[in-house]
Amino acid sequence: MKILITGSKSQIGKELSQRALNFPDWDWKFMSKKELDITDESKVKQILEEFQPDFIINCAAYTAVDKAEDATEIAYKVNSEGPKWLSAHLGNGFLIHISTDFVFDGNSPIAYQEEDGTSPLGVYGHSKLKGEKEIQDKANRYAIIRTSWLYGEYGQNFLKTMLDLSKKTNTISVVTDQIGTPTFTGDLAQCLIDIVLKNGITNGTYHFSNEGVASWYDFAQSIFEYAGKNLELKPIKAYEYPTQAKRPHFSVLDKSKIKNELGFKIPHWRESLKKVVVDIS
Ligand SMILES: NC(=O)C1=CN([C@@H]2O[C@H](COP(=O)(O)OP(=O)(O)OC[C@H]3O[C@@H](n4cnc5c(N)ncnc54)[C@H](OP(=O)(O)O)[C@@H]3O)[C@@H](O)[C@H]2O)C=CC1
Ligand SMILES: Cc1cn([C@H]2C[C@H](O)[C@@H](COP(=O)(O)OP(=O)(O)O[C@H]3O[C@@H](C)C(=O)[C@@H](O)[C@H]3O)O2)c(=O)[nH]c1=O
Repeated sequence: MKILITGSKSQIGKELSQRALNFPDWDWKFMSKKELDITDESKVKQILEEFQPDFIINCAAYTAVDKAEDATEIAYKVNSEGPKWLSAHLGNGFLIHISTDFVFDGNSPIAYQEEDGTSPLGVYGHSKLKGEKEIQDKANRYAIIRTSWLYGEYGQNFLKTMLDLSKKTNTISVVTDQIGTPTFTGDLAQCLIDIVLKNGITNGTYHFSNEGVASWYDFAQSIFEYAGKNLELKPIKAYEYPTQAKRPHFSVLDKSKIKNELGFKIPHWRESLKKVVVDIS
């Protein structure tokens, strides 16, 4: 089995590189942005012709939600054009692509299903949605895995930001009116590997996050509880924490489709968070 990981220095790429150790018989190729810029069509074509992967797990993305509002060109290049080149040159290999809850506007009263209408609020979400469409148009075999609020041991994420802030201040304000589900990169990595183990799944879009529902405030509160940090956590509304990009007020994902396809149980977000916080503290 030949597996190419693009954007290998991402949170999820690093998590996959740990899990790759459990599959020493597979031929893993981890490529960072320096080694493979997915916006460079001729390089993508060359690497795919040489390596002939059975699977690509595309972890490369422009993920700076606020900066994307100004850096429109690069956000679209990485999040839309990159997936287009991977799809166009993969032949009969299987593309596993990661997308986001930010393709939704947050107006749904219930958890989002895969076929629900999309309406991103910002450039990041728009560019990721365009990437999904490129894949649907051009890839022969693919799964688009939409996930949300990724955190883990590697890279930068909300967990790390909260722990860093707690070293500098005794009072932290966090929004209560954005509701979603934190997702541990280790659980997502396991889901991606399960897809490879099944030799691919039915072409389409799937939702994956941990189980449960949280606001960013709930997420922060649990982080500090599990880390044994005693500080003042102030609940605020999103308008009191102005950001360049608008974020959905609600982006809980319904995971029935992937659970049926893969037949697995997904841990509750608190269960995974507790383990991660204990591991990194
Ligand atoms: N983070 C989150 O909360 C969520 C993320 N997702 C999606 O999950 C995926 C992985 O996210 P995450 O692990 O957080 O990613 P990170 O932000 O941790 O990493 C993204 C990686 O992509 C690399 N990259 C940027 N541009 C290119 C390029 N042109 N060619 C190749 N590599 C490039 C970056 O390199 P460099 O750092 O050198 O620029 C970086 O290593 C993305 O598709 C993201 O949209 C979905 C939902 C939530
Ligand atoms: C740091 C901080 C953030 N917040 C708020 C701002 C925002 O509404 C929310 C999350 O902030 P962040 O900037 O850490 O996370 P953000 O970049 O919005 O996270 C998103 O990233 C992209 C890539 C995705 O795909 C999404 O699923 C989601 O994970 O928390 C506070 O209320 N207080 C704080 O001290």
